Amino acid sequence: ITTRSAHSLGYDEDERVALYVLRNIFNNPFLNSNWTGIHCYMNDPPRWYGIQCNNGRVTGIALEGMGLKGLIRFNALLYFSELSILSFKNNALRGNIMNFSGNGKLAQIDLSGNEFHGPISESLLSLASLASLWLQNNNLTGKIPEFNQSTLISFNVSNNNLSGQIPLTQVVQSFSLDSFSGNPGLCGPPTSHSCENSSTLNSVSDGPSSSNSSENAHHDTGKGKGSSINVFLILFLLFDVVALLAVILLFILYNKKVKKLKEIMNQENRRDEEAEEKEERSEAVESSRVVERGEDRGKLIFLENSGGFELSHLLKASAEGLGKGIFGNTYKAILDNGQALVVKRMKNLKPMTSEEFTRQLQLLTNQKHPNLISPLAYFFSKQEKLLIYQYAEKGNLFNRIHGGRGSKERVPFRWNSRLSAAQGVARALQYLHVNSNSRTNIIIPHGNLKSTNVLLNQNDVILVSDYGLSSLIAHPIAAQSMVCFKSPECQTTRRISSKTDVWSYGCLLLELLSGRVCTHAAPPGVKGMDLCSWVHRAVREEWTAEIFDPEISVQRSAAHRMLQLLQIAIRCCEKSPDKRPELAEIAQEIENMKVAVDSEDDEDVSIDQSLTDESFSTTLSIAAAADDRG
Ligand SMILES: Nc1ncnc2c1ncn2[C@@H]1O[C@H](COP(=O)(O)OP(=O)(O)OP(=O)(O)O)[C@@H](O)[C@H]1O
Repeated sequence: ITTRSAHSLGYDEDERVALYVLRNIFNNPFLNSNWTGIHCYMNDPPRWYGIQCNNGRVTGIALEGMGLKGLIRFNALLYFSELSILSFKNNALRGNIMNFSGNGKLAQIDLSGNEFHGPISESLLSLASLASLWLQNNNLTGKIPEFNQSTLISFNVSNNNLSGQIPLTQVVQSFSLDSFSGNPGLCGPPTSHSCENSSTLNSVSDGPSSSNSSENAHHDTGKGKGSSINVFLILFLLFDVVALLAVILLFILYNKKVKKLKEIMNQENRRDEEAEEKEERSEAVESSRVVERGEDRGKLIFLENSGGFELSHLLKASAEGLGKGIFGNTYKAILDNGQALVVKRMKNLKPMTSEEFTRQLQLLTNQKHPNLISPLAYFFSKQEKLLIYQYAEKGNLFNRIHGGRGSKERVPFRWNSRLSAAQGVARALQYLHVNSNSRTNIIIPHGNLKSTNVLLNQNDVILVSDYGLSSLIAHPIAAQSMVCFKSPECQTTRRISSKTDVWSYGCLLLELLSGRVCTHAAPPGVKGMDLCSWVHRAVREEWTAEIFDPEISVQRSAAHRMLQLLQIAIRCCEKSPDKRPELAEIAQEIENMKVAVDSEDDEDVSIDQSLTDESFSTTLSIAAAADDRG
């Protein structure tokens, strides 16, 4: 097939040949049988395992833990100019780190847990979008290149044989010691080893003292020589002043340039977002036309008693965008009969057959609990994968906590309602962890618990959504976007469990108690904070009264319960998963609190009697002492 005819078919022949070269190197039976035919057509989902595509171009190669062996050639990836995700994590691949100069869009590289050797390729410095670079557990040698891309937020070169000074660039220095550990030859900050070859530095710092000693010597030899030293000193000072002025000037120029660059980047980002939105919209229209014309032979499969709608109704429904999540865009569709549904267009999926997809969804829809919202139906075809849910009329918990603050429209979200939300979520998670599969013993962690995935229906019933979807999503995307992968244990082991959900639940409780946005769960464009670290600091530094959202801290009678819930949240946030409580235990504690709270006056609001640091510390220490005794 020529490059031109491949183009007319909607894929890139050079990329396909480059993938075949990789396949021959790996010589892996599964890939040998799976990587055949065309890897991806224009607008179609990828057909080869581990390959992600967009518009017929390869955008991701993720082959993790497959026992792949072989010598990767230096220029193996040069043809993939659209590549943004590369992961060969945990295989046994050899060779030098590749030349990435042809992969300008690469954002995530994970080559950890292989046998790569030689230096870290300087071509990585040219990757302007590089966000994560994981090279740990290889045999790399030489110096760490001077990374200074501001995009780089995750970096690990631990357990190699790297040596020399760790670059002093702001970006490299922003990573903790863990990112460099296990390289005995590395020196300089953040390690505690000073660099051997600091002799130049010493000689520079020796300068003034040696000039001092010569100055002393000159003092002894008479006045003439003393005045030449004065001239020398004046020249020296003048030189310093000029140098300082030059530095200030450069700094001003640099700042101006950075500001301009930022403006250009913002404009570019806005343009990209608009283009992406436009593309999504036209794609959605085109794909619904294809489905309508019957060219795409998928069908709507009902998992629940749907309320009697058909695919044709859905295609005719008016749609309104609700937002964009990990899987892609989510729409609210209103059928002709007025029924409101939510349609999720699933992208970024793992390559899987219709049967695998169905199996996974069946597993999820078998979970029946009043606080869980499971899909009503799904649509699976070559071109389109949709999940259809009932619409939760009162939106999500994120908007209930943070929406409309400071405006007249804001309806205060009081303590009793917040505790009900905490209770609903705890019940749903407990069900997933304990009851869901008592027959098969399979635990389904939620994996992506955050306030936008907690919904409220017309009657304010809590509905936890998007659970268990980590099994459907391509791993690199999951690792980048799902809440569970932000937990402390996932930073090191990248393994999730029910205790990872407990950590996410702790973050959610802190969001409920503080009214602050949690960074791990913030929707795009919203800034948040690491609430677990923040709350520990608050307790340590005794400005604890500030933890509580003023909307609830004025509720005098609830103070004690708020502290109880805060304690639960702090236990859930423990760094070590083993120290976190089980969800069943948490759910029971919250059940007990709720029984007590329901008998209290919810609207007992009194500013004078609000929580103070003093009352907080006293109650907290009493509660801690009670815990210790228990
Ligand atoms: N069944 C539903 N009823 C009402 N709103 C919903 C429903 N499902 C999702 N939403 C809302 O639609 C928006 C987009 O949802 P989506 O699940 O695509 O992304 P997300 O929840 O923000 O992120 P993620 O994909 O990580 O879960 C969110 O604000 C979410 O709360």
